[in-house]
Amino acid sequence: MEERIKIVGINKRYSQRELYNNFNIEVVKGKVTCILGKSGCGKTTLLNLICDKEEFKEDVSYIFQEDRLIPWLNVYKNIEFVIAKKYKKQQRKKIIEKHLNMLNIEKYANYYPEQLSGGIRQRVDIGRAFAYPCNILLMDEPFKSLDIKTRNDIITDFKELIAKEEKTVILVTHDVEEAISLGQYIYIIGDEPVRILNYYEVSNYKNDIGTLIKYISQDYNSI
Ligand SMILES: Nc1ncnc2c1ncn2[C@@H]1O[C@H](COP(=O)(O)OP(=O)(O)OP(=O)(O)O)[C@@H](O)[C@H]1O
Repeated sequence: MEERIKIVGINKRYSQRELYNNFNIEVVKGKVTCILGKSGCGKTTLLNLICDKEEFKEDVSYIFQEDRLIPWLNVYKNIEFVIAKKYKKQQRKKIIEKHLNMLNIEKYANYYPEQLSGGIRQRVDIGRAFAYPCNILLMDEPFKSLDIKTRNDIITDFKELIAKEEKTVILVTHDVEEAISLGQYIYIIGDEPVRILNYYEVSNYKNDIGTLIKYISQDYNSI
């Protein structure tokens, strides 16, 4: 049975603008929900507001558009840094090695961020977010800055990782293709104050992804 997490009562004003007024959204536990909206509609703001909610605060990890690796720490230590208080040294080693392995970056363990390509850095960032013990992962257009090939490779590995670890992922993007290739559930948001314009369960279109792409593109272009 699928279990849902309800996120309720999201409010935000920027002076005269009322961006969110009692906005509610549900996500499915252990699955990837994509929230698709045009640039500037309030996606980053939404993730920040979710992050601030009392019930999620301790249980959330975040992946941003650009990686937030610490330049003076190598890859191994970048991951270790976020889990230092959570696990003892031996346990940390196991967790770090497991995640480096899962993302195929074990050979970069001793490299510093500036020695790595954007794609590898983003993999480290994903590994670090997964290594942190939490159930909810918030992602803000994490693959935006990557070229198509790197992006597709990372998306494939990312999907495997999600299937294994069963984290609840909320990913915001303005990219229709990204939403469809990653999301199991897709919301389209827009307007001001922001509201949900449409909702799709990708599994209902298993044999006809073409139709799903058509519907979502139509919705998106009509915002
Ligand atoms: N601190 C702020 N003060 C005033 N307005 C703000 C502030 N932060 C964001 N905004 C405005 O609120 C709106 C939503 O911003 P937000 O960054 O959440 O959008 P977004 O959908 O994530 O955009 P993008 O896809 O470009 O990252 C934008 O129009 C932005 O200009």
